[in-house]
Amino acid sequence: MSLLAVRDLAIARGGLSVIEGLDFTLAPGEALVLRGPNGAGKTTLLRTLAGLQPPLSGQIDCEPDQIAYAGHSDGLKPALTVAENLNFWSAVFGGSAIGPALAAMNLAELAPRPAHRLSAGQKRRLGLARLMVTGRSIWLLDEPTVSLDTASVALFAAMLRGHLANGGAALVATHIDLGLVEARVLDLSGFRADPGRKAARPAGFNEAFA
Ligand SMILES: Nc1ncnc2c1ncn2[C@@H]1O[C@H](COP(=O)(O)OP(=O)(O)OP(=O)(O)O)[C@@H](O)[C@H]1O
Repeated sequence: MSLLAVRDLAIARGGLSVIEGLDFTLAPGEALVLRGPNGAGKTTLLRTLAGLQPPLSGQIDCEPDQIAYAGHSDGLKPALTVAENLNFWSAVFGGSAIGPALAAMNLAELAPRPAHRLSAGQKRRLGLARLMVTGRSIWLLDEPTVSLDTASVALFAAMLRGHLANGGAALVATHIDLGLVEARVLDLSGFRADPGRKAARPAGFNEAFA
């Protein structure tokens, strides 16, 4: 049984086709590392799977409300403290305790500090800790280690391994090796759409979200 199944997916960005004919599945406990050169469509794929933009065509099958997306922006509330940020997201997503998330990304000492007074790496750690309080099984991660130092990369890799060990799954666009020996690699280079071709719009396609 897979948590996520993608069939014959075609996606576009800025009105141009980026990827076509993409098929893959993601099973519980599995990590899939997205590879491909700059502009290959890694972010576009993650945004599409997260529901932030519609696909041009194809099928995306997964249980409802199982996707948690961590994109380039940390999505923090700057005036709230570290603990308040996590409590906020916990309340939105169903009430998980924030202690394990604070511990996983070494944020306990920073719990009372407002998010706007964190360094870039600390903000990133908080943005990633947020994943744990969502309780969602499929993590979509776009360059999650940006701004992280070596120790924090190791913390994040451990958190991700814990998520996989609990039956979760992850699709990760990353240029660095997270040490996930069991991870499969999905190279998007092989699914590149004709770059000169304008995307054919499906019914109801809204350019503003592409
Ligand atoms: N906001 C945008 N408006 C229009 N086109 C965009 C926009 N963002 C990206 N694109 C284009 O969409 C295509 C796919 O970009 P995408 O960001 O998905 O690639 P990526 O594989 O994530 O790249 P990178 O490794 O540089 O992060 C590229 O050709 C890019 O130029």
